[in-house]
Amino acid sequence: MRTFIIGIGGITNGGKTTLARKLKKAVPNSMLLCQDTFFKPASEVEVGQDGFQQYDVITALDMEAMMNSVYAWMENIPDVHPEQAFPDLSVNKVNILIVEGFLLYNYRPLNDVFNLRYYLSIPYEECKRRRCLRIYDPPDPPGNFDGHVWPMYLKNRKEMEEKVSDIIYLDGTKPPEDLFTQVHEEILRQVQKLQDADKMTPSKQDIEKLKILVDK
Ligand SMILES: Nc1ncnc2c1ncn2[C@@H]1O[C@H](COP(=O)(O)OP(=O)(O)OP(=O)(O)O)[C@@H](O)[C@H]1O
Ligand SMILES: NC(=O)c1ccc[n+]([C@@H]2O[C@H](CO)[C@@H](O)[C@H]2O)c1
Repeated sequence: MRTFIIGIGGITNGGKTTLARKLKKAVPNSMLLCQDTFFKPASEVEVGQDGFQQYDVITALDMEAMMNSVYAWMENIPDVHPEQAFPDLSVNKVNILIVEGFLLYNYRPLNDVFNLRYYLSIPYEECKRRRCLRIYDPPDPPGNFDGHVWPMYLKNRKEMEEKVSDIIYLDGTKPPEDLFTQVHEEILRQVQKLQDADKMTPSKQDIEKLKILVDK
């Protein structure tokens, strides 16, 4: 039994949700976890020195609850049935978790669980254009993009780049199909590698089953 956890991180409106949903549909045995569902209620998001509610910082999110969801997924994935493990003596099912969000690599416990880290970027103008078409809950107050969202993006990104090195950067202005193909192919390649490795090293479970067969 194997798990494989992929981060689809990136700038606000970089296309994370679009890409992550397509991957979830295309990748067998995959689940999708979205960081945006862990925002604290508005009453708990403080107003900062910039005069805006601090939505674009890690403390706006209930990261403990998010980690509990990740751990619950790890613990609840179904066990492999013996008939699945045989006849090739490999436990070859890989369970995949796709995590999508704008602050995946700035929080150590979450950053640590990823096997593969992606980060979608788009330039300032495109980001502002896409963001202005969206309505959040609560909606962005006037001046929020330049006064809070963009400066916090720059700050968070700098911190991430200083701490985390193995991130694959994606150009979010590329066509969605191209982004999907690139990431999908890499996931399949890495999952295949895991399965091949499993075939060469029987798991403890397999060895126990072999012993039972030999004893018979
Ligand atoms: N590759 C792309 N090229 C052009 N537009 C895109 C692309 N991917 C997504 N979009 C558009 O950009 C907007 C934001 O996309 P999406 O919701 O996927 O981004 P996001 O990164 O999840 O945003 P956020 O998490 O900040 O809400 C949507 O209007 C979507 O249609
Ligand atoms: N989902 C929310 O509760 C919420 C509320 C206000 C603002 N946001 C924005 O979501 C983006 C991340 O996807 C951040 O840039 C937040 O500003 C989310």
